[in-house]
Amino acid sequence: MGNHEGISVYNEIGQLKSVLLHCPGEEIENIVPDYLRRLLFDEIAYLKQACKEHDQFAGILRQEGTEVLYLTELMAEILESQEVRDGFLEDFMDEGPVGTEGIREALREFFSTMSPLEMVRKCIAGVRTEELAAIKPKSLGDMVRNPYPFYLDPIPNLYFQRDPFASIGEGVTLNVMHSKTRNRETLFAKYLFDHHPRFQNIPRWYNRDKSHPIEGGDLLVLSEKIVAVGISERTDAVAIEKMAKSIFNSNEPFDTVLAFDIPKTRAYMHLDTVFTMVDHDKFTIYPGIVSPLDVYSISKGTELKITYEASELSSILKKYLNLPAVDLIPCGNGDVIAASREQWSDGSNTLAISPGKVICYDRNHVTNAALRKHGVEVLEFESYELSRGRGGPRCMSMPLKREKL
Ligand SMILES: NC(=O)NCCC[C@H](N)C(=O)O
Repeated sequence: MGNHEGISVYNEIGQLKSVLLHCPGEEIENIVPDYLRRLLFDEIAYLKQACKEHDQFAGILRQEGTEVLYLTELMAEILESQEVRDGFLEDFMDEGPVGTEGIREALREFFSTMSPLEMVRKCIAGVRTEELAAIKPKSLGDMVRNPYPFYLDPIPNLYFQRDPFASIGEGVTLNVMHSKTRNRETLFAKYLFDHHPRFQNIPRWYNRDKSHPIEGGDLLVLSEKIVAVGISERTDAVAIEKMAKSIFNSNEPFDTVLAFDIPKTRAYMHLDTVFTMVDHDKFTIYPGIVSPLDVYSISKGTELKITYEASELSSILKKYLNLPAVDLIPCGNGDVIAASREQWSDGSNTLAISPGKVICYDRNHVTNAALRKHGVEVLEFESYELSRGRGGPRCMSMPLKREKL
């Protein structure tokens, strides 16, 4: 396997060799106030500025020697095959869902003249009813008046590439998303791992045909043996156990899953919004989740051995990561108001480039200063618009390759 093919992620902080991103596109301009909540946005972002900020993010990654891949370009490569393209469109319309044959016919026609890249971008952007010429009605559904402005909804959360699938070891979880509005995102990941030459025979620790949700923001690969996962608003205990069994039944070295039972609220939607790893023995933490924090260890064995970890977080991390000490760096640097404000704009959601070197939003200046005070190098970029989607640098990136430690 070439040095850039496949998946290899055995930690959160090893030199980041290859990462998958999606730069926000026209889907952001298809967000309207009526559907803001359902589309999981707290405000409507300004696309031009959001793209500028995302390009800054990609620029820092490249500067640090990371190979930056874009989902749209990888998808366009596989849609060069007419068979794959046709299959993708049918699946995409099934899951839209697009219920009537008249509209499906019109959409096939609409996409048929596009290049693969244009088609991928348009699928993500959404298709407004006004964009399709007259529908040749084939059913009652084609005839009744429908005020809803889209035949295919926009998929505005796709720039949070952390969530639809997750790299663990040399495999991935192909996720089931908690919300309907994000579930089609995992169809792109399915096609990527079914058809792209870079990702042949990648083991799947979870599959999107399951029923219980698990999202990538809840998964942290703390070491070659330990995976941390949030029991959160987005990920449930049944999915965690299924994933653990898959990984433990493989040849991967992982032998423990640490499940953190975090508050089920939008602000803390994933574990990585309140807890990320920044160095061998350093973590950011949002103080609001620390006590009480229930943590369960799920250990490999003929039967899963599930234990309630009675001690507090730093002891649990020292125990499972074999560390003499750990440094939990508080979001907001001990200031309760700054912590709450900066957690809301993803102050805890750092992306490590290498041990002790992370990328953060510049707006979280109190937390960034705390990280620096604790010896962490912080690379910053602007976020006036990207953070309106409620995600940070770690949310917007899925590592494909990291150096082992
Ligand atoms: N890992 C993450 O925390 N991802 C952020 C996802 C934000 C998106 N608007 C959502 O609500 O799912």
